[in-house]
Amino acid sequence: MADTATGPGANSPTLAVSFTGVVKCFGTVRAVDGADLAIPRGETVALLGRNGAGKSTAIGLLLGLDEPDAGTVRLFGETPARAVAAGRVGAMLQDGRPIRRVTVRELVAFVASTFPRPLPVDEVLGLAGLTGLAGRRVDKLSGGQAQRVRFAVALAGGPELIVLDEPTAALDVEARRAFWDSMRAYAGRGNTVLFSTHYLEEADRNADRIVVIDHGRVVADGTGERIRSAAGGHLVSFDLAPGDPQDPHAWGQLPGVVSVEVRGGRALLRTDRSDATVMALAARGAIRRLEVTPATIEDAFVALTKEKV
Ligand SMILES: Nc1ncnc2c1ncn2[C@@H]1O[C@H](COP(=O)(O)OP(=O)(O)OP(=O)(O)O)[C@@H](O)[C@H]1O
Repeated sequence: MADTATGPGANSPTLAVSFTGVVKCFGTVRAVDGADLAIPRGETVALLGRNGAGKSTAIGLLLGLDEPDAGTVRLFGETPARAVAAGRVGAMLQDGRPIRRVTVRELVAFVASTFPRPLPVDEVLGLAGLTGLAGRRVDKLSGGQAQRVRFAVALAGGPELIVLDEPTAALDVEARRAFWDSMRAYAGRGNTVLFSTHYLEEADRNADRIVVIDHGRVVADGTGERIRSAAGGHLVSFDLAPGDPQDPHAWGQLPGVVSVEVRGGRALLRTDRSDATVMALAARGAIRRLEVTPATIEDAFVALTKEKV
């Protein structure tokens, strides 16, 4: 499904990010296991995966913090090290620690001064929603405010690509919303954003494209809508009658059905043709408390990353 991976070659400057056959092992663990990914400039892409799927490892490779054992990583057609040194890439990683005693403005100004083509400090503060907090000390901020400072630090060098590892972890609803507003303002200027998250609905709402990785491989790649329909666009559920088969395979044969679960006397069919599935159920009289609901991105994610038995 990696539909954009077949576009321009890895060295094309029109691609913000290109992973080709990338492998990274830690001992016997293949943290990234032959990943291919191509992100054109200007896209906002969410990287989803369970704990340990390989997201942070992939981000580390992308930023040049680590070298792949095999394959190629390119940013704007250059090595990560060159792209980072040129200030083309900003990153907000999981373990940023606040610096003591400096103000928000001083910190952003200092970071900006280390890059060849920084954004004006006031512009960075505005983009990150920090204008009103510019004079505050960074070690005296709330968690949500400190997260915005980390975002501002990532923006300070005027990057064309920003990489965010779980940017909204531990933020409350309001702070998450404010963060996404800032991120969209930055993306709206034609920049590229790659972020990892465990908040699937946020990914669906804020990304142009979702990449699901599992066991270090890309297992799905497309718009939220495409991912939902690939994993079964609707859920059809109904109560099983005493004579009905309890074996999920019996229901898996019905038209459109992608996967089946039977639990608590109820069958849940994931289907990509809900009308045909419902007609077939009706023909068998299996319509007790029948419900049809659109699959959520969470349903799709569980279906895509479920351990195969
Ligand atoms: N430095 C390391 N040494 C050994 N194993 C590692 C190292 N870094 C990652 N791993 C292993 O590689 C695999 C992928 O880890 P990674 O941190 O990339 O996953 P993740 O998708 O970011 O997970 P999470 O959502 O929990 O942050 C895991 O099995 C992890 O234990």
